[in-house]
Amino acid sequence: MTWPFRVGFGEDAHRLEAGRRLVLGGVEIGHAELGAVAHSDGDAVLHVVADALLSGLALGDIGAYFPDTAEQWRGMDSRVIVERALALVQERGWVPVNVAVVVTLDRPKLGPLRAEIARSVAALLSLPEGDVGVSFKTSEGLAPLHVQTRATVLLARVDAAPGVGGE
Ligand SMILES: Nc1ccn([C@@H]2O[C@H](COP(=O)(O)O)[C@@H](O)[C@H]2O)c(=O)n1
Ligand SMILES: C[C@@]1(CO)OP(=O)(O)OP(=O)(O)OC[C@H]1O
Repeated sequence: MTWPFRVGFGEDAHRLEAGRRLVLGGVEIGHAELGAVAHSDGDAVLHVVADALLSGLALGDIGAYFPDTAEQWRGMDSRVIVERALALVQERGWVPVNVAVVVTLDRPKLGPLRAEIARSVAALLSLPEGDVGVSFKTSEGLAPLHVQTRATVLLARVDAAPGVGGE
């Protein structure tokens, strides 16, 4: 028997620099002094959510679908990356159940934006806000020019979901 659940995990990091945007989970962090150096919009939260979705079904990583050598993806909105990863998962008969994200960033404090970021990620995945956990950590000054993100996602086979033929 194949289990109707799979776990996915993603990890990402971007260097921080003045004069760049900082976007996390689809939310513009307007008061950030430093932003992400990236080929896309540098949204390190959405990158790990997409990688976690893909890794749960062993579908590779976002670089395989959106190479950072392709001019067409320069400055792209990372919501497109999550939409693609979600579609690949759904096409195979799976859905995300819940997501846990950790953001390691020294400044600025993101606590006041936790609910907005959770809502934004949840909306992209068609999940209730309460199914997206968002944690913030500092690097304790060890990596002030760096944003690091990690995410896990639980995937369930649609035919095992409550009310869709499962218990
Ligand atoms: N960018 C950040 C980083 C952390 N927080 C919050 O600060 C608290 C302490 O973080 P430590 O890394 O020192 O454990 C914790 O409650 C984080 O939620 C934040 O808001 N923004
Ligand atoms: C998103 C992509 C593509 O624009 O580029 P970046 O924004 O640099 O992000 P990264 O997480 O390094 O890798 C995935 C890339 O292919």
